[in-house]
Amino acid sequence: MHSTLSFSRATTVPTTNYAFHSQSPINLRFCGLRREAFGISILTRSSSGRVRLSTRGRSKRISASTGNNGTPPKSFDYDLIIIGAGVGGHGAALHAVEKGLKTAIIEGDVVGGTCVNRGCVPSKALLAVSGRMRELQSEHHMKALGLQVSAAGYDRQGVAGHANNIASKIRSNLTNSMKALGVDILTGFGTIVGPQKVKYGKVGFTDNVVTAKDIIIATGSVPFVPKGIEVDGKTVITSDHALKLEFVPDWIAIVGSGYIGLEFSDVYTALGSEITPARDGKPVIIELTDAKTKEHKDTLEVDAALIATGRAPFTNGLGLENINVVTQRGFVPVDERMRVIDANGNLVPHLYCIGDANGKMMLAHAASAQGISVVEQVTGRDHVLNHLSVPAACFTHPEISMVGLTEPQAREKAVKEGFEISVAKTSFKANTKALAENEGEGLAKLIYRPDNGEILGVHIFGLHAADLIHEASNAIALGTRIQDIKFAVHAHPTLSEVLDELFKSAKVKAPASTSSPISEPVAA
Ligand SMILES: Cc1cc2nc3c(=O)[nH]c(=O)nc-3n(C[C@H](O)[C@H](O)[C@H](O)COP(=O)(O)OP(=O)(O)OC[C@H]3O[C@@H](n4cnc5c(N)ncnc54)[C@H](O)[C@@H]3O)c2cc1C
Ligand SMILES: NC(=O)c1ccc[n+]([C@@H]2O[C@H](COP(=O)([O-])OP(=O)(O)OC[C@H]3O[C@@H](n4cnc5c(N)ncnc54)[C@H](O)[C@@H]3O)[C@@H](O)[C@H]2O)c1
Repeated sequence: MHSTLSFSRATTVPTTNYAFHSQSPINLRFCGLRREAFGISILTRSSSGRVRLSTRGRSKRISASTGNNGTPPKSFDYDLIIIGAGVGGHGAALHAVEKGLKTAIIEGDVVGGTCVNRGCVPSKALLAVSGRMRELQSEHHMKALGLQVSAAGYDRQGVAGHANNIASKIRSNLTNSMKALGVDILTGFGTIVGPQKVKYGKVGFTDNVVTAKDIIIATGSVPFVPKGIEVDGKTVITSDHALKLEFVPDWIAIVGSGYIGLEFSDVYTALGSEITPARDGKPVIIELTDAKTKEHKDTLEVDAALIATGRAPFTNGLGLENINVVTQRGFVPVDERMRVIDANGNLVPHLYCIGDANGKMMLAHAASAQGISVVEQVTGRDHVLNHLSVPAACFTHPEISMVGLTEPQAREKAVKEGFEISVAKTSFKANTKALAENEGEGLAKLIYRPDNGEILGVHIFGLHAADLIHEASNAIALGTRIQDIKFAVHAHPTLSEVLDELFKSAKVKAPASTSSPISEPVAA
């Protein structure tokens, strides 16, 4: 039986062998991941169609209001109730307990949410396998290291089991950590029934009502499937199905070349799939249409299609209408402190939304950091998370990581605010550790202000880029300037010297600060 997919948007299909090409910056940009920063493009059939799931700009002035959605309770069962026990909810819960808050977390499915059960954790387990397969299959690479491997193979069930086991293990770690700290885990679907009041329970059965001084919505997201595509879980799948690795199709089309598209093309190509072009007579037919002209471009016939076209917030049934909150394309509107904004533009007292459900930055660590930021606020310390200091990484081979602005974004900001920017680049080619690993392909790029040494953005493409980015993200978070960080000492030989060289190569006019935390204070 044929499933027919029709796309009104251009389909972005990573090519066989997952080719990256250096060329001039292009306009393919997706949530958090910025390929144009490197001038890297993914070969596409058409690059004109794209979807951005992001929060909208809000210019309305925000003021606190009590609203008229019922009477707030006079005393509370909890200091804090979190709806959703994903990584965002978990991070908030642990920090709340540390701050002495009586905390409950409501979970309608399994603890760990997307990241642990259907996201970061199982996908990174699959990518760990694909990385090794890729290495073992590369005769050239093995030869360069003087190694001989007769044949690299894998057992599909074994690989799937590895991903599943690690998800179960981390799920129980998360559950145990919350239980051990005294977080009440309340099982059932949570709905806000009024200010500071939530009911939870199995849908259609008796509801329990609990109250809290503050409530955090952390209900996450689900795969977004464009209209006209029917997901059957077998031939047309989302990441939820793909992570189970129930089969490795010979020919698969991956629709969308964002994080999921890239990471799964790495997995499937390493495990032997062909990622388009497809042969004839296959069960899934994909019509490729130019997003602008609607002109038919091509027809693909493949064994399977992975729909990786973004994620939609999961906010249905949350009862937001009971507190006069209207979602925007499903996302809960929040201000920079994650405080929920009602339909009139006023803040809903004591209500916050973190993680994928607010759409600010759909990453696990961003969800958790937002949760921690909210707990800081409700326990008396004002805190605004600087999202420009939150790193992001795509765990392909090689990895891609980034923090802060892209070069085009930095240039736009520079024009608006009237300052100059400079760009420095270093390569992995001269790095001893990278060469020892025979992994010299890679580069790092720094976008900065030459006048005061402010780091505006760092982008890395190469071995362990996801780990290397943290020196830059910590520097941005702490406000450390290049003229100071360039004196920090890095162990030799390590990949971290790529960043050392990057900072040292920047030409900053401002002198190093005399109170730099990196230098020993000199007695007067
Ligand atoms: C394939 C894949 C790979 C990914 N890899 C990475 C990665 O490597 N790094 C990274 O940073 N991010 C990654 N992400 C993104 C990451 O998973 C999400 O950003 C993160 O899970 C968001 O956390 P959250 O707490 O907001 O929501 P979720 O993790 O989605 O958790 C929400 C929880 O709320 C529960 N819930 C929802 N509604 C209710 C309700 N009304 N009542 C009770 N419970 C409710 C859900 O059951 C769920 O458990 C990946 C995502 C996918 C799909
Ligand atoms: N390593 C990580 O941190 C990681 C890994 C996986 C997922 N995630 C998170 O999960 C979220 C979802 O990932 P994703 O890759 O699905 O989304 P994404 O937003 O990163 O990419 C979706 C891509 O699909 C394209 N697209 C949308 N509709 C299309 C259509 N009809 N035809 C062709 N292309 C279309 C978009 O242009 C975009 O490039 C991301 O926002 C990311 O934050 C993170």
